Amino acid sequence: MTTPDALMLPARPEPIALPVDKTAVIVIDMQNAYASPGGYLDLAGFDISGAAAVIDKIKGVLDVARGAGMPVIYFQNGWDSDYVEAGGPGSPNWHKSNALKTMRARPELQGKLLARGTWDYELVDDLKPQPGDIQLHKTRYSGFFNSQLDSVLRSRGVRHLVFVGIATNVCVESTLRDGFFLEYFGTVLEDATHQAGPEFVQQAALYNIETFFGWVSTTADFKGAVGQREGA
Ligand SMILES: NC(=O)N/C=C\C(=O)O
Repeated sequence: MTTPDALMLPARPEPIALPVDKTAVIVIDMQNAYASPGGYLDLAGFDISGAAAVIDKIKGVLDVARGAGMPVIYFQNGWDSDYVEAGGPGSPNWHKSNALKTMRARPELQGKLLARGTWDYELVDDLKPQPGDIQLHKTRYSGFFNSQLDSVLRSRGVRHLVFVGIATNVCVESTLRDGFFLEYFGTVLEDATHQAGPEFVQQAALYNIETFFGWVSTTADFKGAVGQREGA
């Protein structure tokens, strides 16, 4: 699909046309929980050593996107301070959330992980939203579930989503997949994402996305494509 005001983004499995006025950048969960030493993923035993590089890559993408007038939408994942939104034992989330499991295993952490109002829930210092950016909260892995995302996008005529953030194989992939079912075109900038788990899950998530659900590109290609359009 090409439109006159579209930029052509090099991507796998093929280049994708992004109409600038119909494209938003979705920043998934760049919170201390996922990207800072001492945050939830780190405390739960996941390797977050690649997160610092991802923060830098995202900064560059957001500068370029804002300059082109694309909406920037930040998600924060988590729950209220009493964890009512997390669900109790009747919810699979209670059983599968590694944050909740970590707090049950280490009671001294109770109330500290992914609860609104805590350092863990806050966005990392280097990626604070700018005026005009949109901030949304979510309580499950998919940004489309029980959130305002769909109406925020539809009210702006957005059909194309460019994803950055953590974690590629959990909330990035879940949100991109749900977007696919709602007829959104999803592209991940691979070097602006990081997995929760071993390196092979990053590769598996990217394979799934480029093969079944969307497109995979890079921050350099995104910045180059936006820059080329602006220079045109
Ligand atoms: N933001 C995410 O991808 N989260 C992954 C795991 C979790 O929130 O437990």
